[in-house]
Amino acid sequence: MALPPGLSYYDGPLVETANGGVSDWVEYKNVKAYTNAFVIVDDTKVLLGLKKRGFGRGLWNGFGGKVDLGETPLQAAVRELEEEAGITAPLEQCGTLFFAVDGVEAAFNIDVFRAHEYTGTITESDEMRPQWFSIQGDLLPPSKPSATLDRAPQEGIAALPPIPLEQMWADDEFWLPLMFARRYFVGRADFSADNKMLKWWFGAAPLPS
Ligand SMILES: Nc1ncnc2c1[nH]c(=O)n2[C@H]1C[C@H](O)[C@@H](COP(=O)(O)OP(=O)(O)OP(=O)(O)O)O1
Repeated sequence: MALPPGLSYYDGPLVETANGGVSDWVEYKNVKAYTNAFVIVDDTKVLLGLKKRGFGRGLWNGFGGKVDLGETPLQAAVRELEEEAGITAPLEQCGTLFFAVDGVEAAFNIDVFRAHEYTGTITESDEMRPQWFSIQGDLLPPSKPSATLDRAPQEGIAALPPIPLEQMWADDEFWLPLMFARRYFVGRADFSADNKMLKWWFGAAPLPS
């Protein structure tokens, strides 16, 4: 399967899960490394942060930012989660995303991490306002994901708001369900200068037969 430019180094087994948009990928000159981290508890609730400033202001997202010189992506993800939400978590990489924006020289390579537990007190930072959301409806793992929901959701989950997809990056709906289903995913989405999604492709590790 031919992967989009920017992801072609990936050589693990993949099945396509989504694609669409215009015919050509956006051109870029260089690539910057970012991270994005999610804490998912009991497969039923996820911690998101409302971006309070800068790029993506007003959108809910995982916690993350640039990988600093000399850091591994995992080190950067752990640091950003601590800086932005005040917590530490045993993060594991669960996917890779690639974004290009029309007219912007640098594309974003985002290593995505998740953890199923954390330590510390969730704390609002200058950059992010953290909040729990319930994983509901189409975002729930399918009935036979590699890890199934084999227990009743925790009490109180129903009282949480559902994930606010309408106030998140447009690409998130394509890969959040894969992350919640514990399937490794890769994907690319390109955006116009005013943040409209122009073209996208997503793939995931095949389900065990
Ligand atoms: N389209 C899309 N979908 C999902 N997530 C993202 C995007 N574009 C993005 O940039 N992101 C993610 C990647 C990162 O987790 C954040 C952006 O990080 P941010 O903190 O805004 O970056 P900087 O301010 O440049 O970096 P630091 O100063 O925090 O290191 O959004």
